[in-house]
Amino acid sequence: MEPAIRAQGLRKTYPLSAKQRKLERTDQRHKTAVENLSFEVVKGEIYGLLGPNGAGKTTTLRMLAALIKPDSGDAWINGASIVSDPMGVRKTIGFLTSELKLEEVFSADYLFDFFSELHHIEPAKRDARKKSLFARFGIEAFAQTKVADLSTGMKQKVSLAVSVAHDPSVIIFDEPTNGLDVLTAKTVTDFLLELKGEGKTILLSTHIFSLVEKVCDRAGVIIGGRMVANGTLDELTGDRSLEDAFFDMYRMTVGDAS
Ligand SMILES: Nc1ncnc2c1ncn2[C@@H]1O[C@H](COP(=O)(O)OP(=O)(O)OP(=O)(O)O)[C@@H](O)[C@H]1O
Repeated sequence: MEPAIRAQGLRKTYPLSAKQRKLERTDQRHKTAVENLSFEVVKGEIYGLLGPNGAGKTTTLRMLAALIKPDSGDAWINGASIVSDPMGVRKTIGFLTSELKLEEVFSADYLFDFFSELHHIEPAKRDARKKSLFARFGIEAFAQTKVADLSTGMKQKVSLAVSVAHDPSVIIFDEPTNGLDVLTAKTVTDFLLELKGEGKTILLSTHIFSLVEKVCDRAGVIIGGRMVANGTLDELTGDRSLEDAFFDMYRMTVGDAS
């Protein structure tokens, strides 16, 4: 069976400005954010990309969501190539990040309709989906409130609802619980498990071990832009905790963490 996500040899470099070269204490004109990254996500599973800050997680997810192009390599989401069919990729995925970027002057109701229209969802289907998602997240009472006037938790719930307005079969989620209070973080993790229950495929990035342990079927450890391990949690950890296994991998890849 074709995996829902297949990444093959992804590579991405960024040009470094003089200021960035100084900050990074390097003479190199380019920073390699992701190097020769390959992995697969099976239909219906939750796969976690686990890595420290700057490991290349966001860059990887942005390539897979067809927001930026790889320098080389390719990836296929439900068979659509991120290089040759980015529109096909965008149709089939929902992309979400905990860095909220909802337009603050609009209401949840307006934003949901706007994104549904972008995805050519018929009004009757849109309204039924909006009703169920707004009920799921307790958004109904705030549906007409400007985003600017919502609490951080409610903003995140609106982001969640809007990002799955088109009922995507693959959901790509960058740092789903970063910066959220414990209650909102729980809403997010519960929702991820619900989506999995509906047969959706989920790829998330995180640096939080407990999130991987709680929701992921398999995970890939990414350090310095490279995949250093990939497998089920048992395969990754053996008889250690995920945290201990990660620090062993970190030590072997870059040396002592402290
Ligand atoms: N636009 C850019 N220009 C230059 N370097 C960049 C750019 N974006 C990211 N980088 C660098 O590429 C590397 C990978 O960054 P990326 O954001 O993908 O990592 P990450 O694992 O998501 O980390 P974080 O959790 O800190 O966001 C980092 O060293 C980062 O500084």
